[in-house]
Amino acid sequence: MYTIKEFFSTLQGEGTHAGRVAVFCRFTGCNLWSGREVDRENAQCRFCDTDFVGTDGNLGGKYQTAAELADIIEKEWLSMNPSESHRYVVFTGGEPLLQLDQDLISALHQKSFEIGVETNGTIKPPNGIDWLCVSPKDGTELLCLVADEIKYVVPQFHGEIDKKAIIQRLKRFENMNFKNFYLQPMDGPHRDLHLEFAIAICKERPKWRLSIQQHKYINLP
Ligand SMILES: C[S@@+](CC[C@H](N)C(=O)[O-])C[C@H]1O[C@@H](n2cnc3c(N)ncnc32)[C@H](O)[C@@H]1O
Ligand SMILES: Nc1nc2[nH]cc(C(=O)O)c2c(=O)[nH]1
Ligand code: SF4
Ligand SMILES: [Mg+2]
Repeated sequence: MYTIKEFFSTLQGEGTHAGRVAVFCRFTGCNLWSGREVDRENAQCRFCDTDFVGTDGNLGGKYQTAAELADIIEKEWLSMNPSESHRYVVFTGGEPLLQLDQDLISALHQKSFEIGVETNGTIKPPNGIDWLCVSPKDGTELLCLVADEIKYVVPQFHGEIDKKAIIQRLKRFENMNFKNFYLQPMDGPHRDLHLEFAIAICKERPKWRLSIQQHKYINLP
């Protein structure tokens, strides 16, 4: 069974595929935060910008089979664009690797979808993902050591202005097997400050490129 918060179609706003049309499937639940505000300050991940609790979003619910989910994703794609090609689905959450399995990957591949995944990197991914984005969270154990992109959020709490310490942390990732390296400014009340901070680090460590969450600037979901 799969528990889904919502489906929506939009442009991917982050990372290498920013600007690309995609159907997003957001799974309910995460292993690093309950999603409840009262638990945020003691969670392993405290800066989350997403509501992934429950099943109350567009077409959210509990689904028994991968085929049902694949049908919804295909319908969502066709409602936006009847074209047969360049089909793209992004599984996110919450933490998608708590639920994404081989059945669901096969069902989407059978419908000619490329499959993107956004993960916090603490769970080993199944085979067959076409684009894996790992976004490590400080203080957690990283188990996804190979990925198409790493997207590290900076800073991970407001007021963490020790650039040297952050760069030290980045150096560890630089030696890992990622194809693309991104810094994403932490959104929240101090987003613009964090944007400047991320740009400053990119200037010092040119291996890293800036990923702004462009959907938020153009009012897309
Ligand atoms: C909501 S998470 C869901 C997928 C997965 N749990 C993860 O953390 O990668 C999707 C992406 O948004 C990023 N993100 C979450 N909160 C953010 C914030 N306040 N500012 C910038 N990026 C954020 C995450 O780091 C991740 O790359
Ligand atoms: N447009 C858009 N792009 C995104 N890329 C990653 C997202 C996420 O929440 O995982 C996201 C999202 O929520 N919206
Ligand atoms: S790991 Fe991802 S979904 Fe979970 S709380 Fe952090 S950003 Fe949100
Ligand atoms: Mg988002």
